[in-house]
Amino acid sequence: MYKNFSKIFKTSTTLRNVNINPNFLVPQSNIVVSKQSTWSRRRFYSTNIKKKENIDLTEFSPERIRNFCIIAHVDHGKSTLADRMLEITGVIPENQKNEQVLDKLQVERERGITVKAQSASLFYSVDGVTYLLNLVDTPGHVDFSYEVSRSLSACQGVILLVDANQGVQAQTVANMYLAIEAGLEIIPVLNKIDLKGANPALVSEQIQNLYPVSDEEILKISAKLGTGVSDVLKAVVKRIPPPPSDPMKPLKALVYDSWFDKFKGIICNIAVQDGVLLKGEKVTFHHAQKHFDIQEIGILHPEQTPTNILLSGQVGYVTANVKSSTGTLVGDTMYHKSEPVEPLPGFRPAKAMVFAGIYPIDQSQYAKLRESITKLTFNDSSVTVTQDSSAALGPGWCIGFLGLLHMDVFKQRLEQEFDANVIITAPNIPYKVKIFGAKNIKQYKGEEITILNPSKLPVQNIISHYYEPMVRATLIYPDLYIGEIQALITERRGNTENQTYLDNSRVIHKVIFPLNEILIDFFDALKSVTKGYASFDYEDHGYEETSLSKVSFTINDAEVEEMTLLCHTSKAETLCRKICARLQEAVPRQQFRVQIKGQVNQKHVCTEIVKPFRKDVTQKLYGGDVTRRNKLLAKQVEGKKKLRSLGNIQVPKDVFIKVLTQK
Ligand SMILES: Nc1nc2c(ncn2[C@@H]2O[C@H](COP(=O)(O)OP(=O)(O)OP(=O)(O)O)[C@@H](O)[C@H]2O)c(=O)[nH]1
Repeated sequence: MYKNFSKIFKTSTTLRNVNINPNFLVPQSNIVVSKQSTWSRRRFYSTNIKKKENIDLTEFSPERIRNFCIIAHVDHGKSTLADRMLEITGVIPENQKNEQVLDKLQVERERGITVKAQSASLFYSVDGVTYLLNLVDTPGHVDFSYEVSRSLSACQGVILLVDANQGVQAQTVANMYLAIEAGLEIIPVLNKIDLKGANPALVSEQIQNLYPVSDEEILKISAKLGTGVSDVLKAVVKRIPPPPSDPMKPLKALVYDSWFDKFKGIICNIAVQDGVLLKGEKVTFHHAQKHFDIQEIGILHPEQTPTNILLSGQVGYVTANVKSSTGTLVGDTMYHKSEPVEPLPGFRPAKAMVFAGIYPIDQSQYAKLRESITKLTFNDSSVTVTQDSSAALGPGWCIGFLGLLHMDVFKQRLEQEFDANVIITAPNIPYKVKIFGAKNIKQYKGEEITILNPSKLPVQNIISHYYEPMVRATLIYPDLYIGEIQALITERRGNTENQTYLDNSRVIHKVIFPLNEILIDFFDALKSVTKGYASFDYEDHGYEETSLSKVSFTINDAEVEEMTLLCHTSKAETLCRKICARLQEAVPRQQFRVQIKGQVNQKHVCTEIVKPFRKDVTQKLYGGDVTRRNKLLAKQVEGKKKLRSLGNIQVPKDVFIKVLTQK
């Protein structure tokens, strides 16, 4: 509770210009509510959402705030647990069929996965004291791990949710280490104990092998049925520390997420570390060096609910009429314009694992697509965007993603949320090459260059070394399959780094792989050799020297730049033949013969033919002179020649992706 409010507000230099609801300045006397009043409080907040009345945040000093994330492997029940928490705290009615309420995006609903971390503020009473809980539901898939690591920065603790049927999986381990690195309190929770196959004792043992925690400290719940969820909320209050915030210090807030709203401009999610922020105040974003007036400020409950104020330790949103041209704000520090402070560390930039070109189908849509990509990147700060151009597709962008699912979701969001119609080229990974005597070759500033687009590989006789990106993968599987997994690792050029047991039958295996070998179909191969009992996660592991070959294709003698790729020399010829055959299936039949050729390092390897349609140009003739018929056929041949010379091949827009990512 803020006892000396007037003192705090005196530190807020711009306060005098702001018209504040006087209630904010008067700390309420009924902060400690009796147990009996919990229910009515819940009702109060539940009706509050509908009416969007003011919520008095001045009641909640840091000791009464808990900021936490739910982290887990894919499908272990994070969003379901979030639903139950929203119900118990009265944010959503209990009697409705609530399913993954925080998965708000169309793509999330359609795919049944979380791709975007979502925050929600809840009010919950324990022992007669009401707490403000800020919950972040995070994605489980490795391609969205940047969402997890950013969300952790706004929290002091995590709920590590583990499916009591499946046990600890690769992303459980990866996310747990993220939380340990961030120094957060971990509350392990076993979910799905209602399932017949659940084995809480074994899974509890697996967790204890990873992290020093006693069995009593591991909670056992069913998020689906609601069993034990109140205990989780109580544990959040009791075990997660309050934010280490100081209301007396000048304002310092971390922007940990953002999105674009067509009416309000950019909306930022902020975690206020120190000080107090009020509606109408002038703020500066440290790195962007931009100044704005706060227009709206509030909490996500889970919808935007204006509160006119956010105090130290609290998490909420602000709008300030920030235009899309401002550039990214995620990771930036916000402070009062008149009181600059040392910025917070921000975030390590996301490291793109794959790159693909994105082009408008119709070049007249270029400016609109540029705007859409910019707006989407406010909500997905893990992509890297650079301008690019292709001979066939015109100007576009080369975009870096964290994986293929991320790439697919980004494209789907562009289409669904921005009505964009795009061509996306095949994904490439960032190789590096070293150039002979690079200092003498003007266009190369350094001697090592990164190749994001294989068609732009320098001529090979000036390349002295090739390097490929590596990953450290974590595989978790029953020891029954050790032999099959070893064979798969060898086939994919992997090297075992470490292999231990998670319990008495499950192996946790660390392997260094070339990224190229695991990017496309590795997980499917893994699932197939282990009958679905394996899980897999990976992280960046730098570069290693390798031997690469360039595989390229021509269609009717015109090079298809978008299909050019680099791969390990030992696999180049087989891959070239495979892709050439897939191309033959993917290119629709034309009115003329289409010849597809595959080359490795410019040497011809294979040819495939797509047979032409033969349109019956003589159909309309009923008998008559044979010379008339021949004349029509000759005219058809001439027409076809013209088309062929133009290389005029119409291919479906997703042909590049289909051909190169097919299993
Ligand atoms: N039987 C049972 N099923 C559950 C329980 N909790 C979640 N589920 C089911 O598990 C599936 C995945 O649940 P989600 O809540 O979407 O899992 P998630 O971890 O949020 O998934 P991602 O965000 O995509 O990683 C859904 O079909 C849920 O209904 C539980 O306690 N018991």
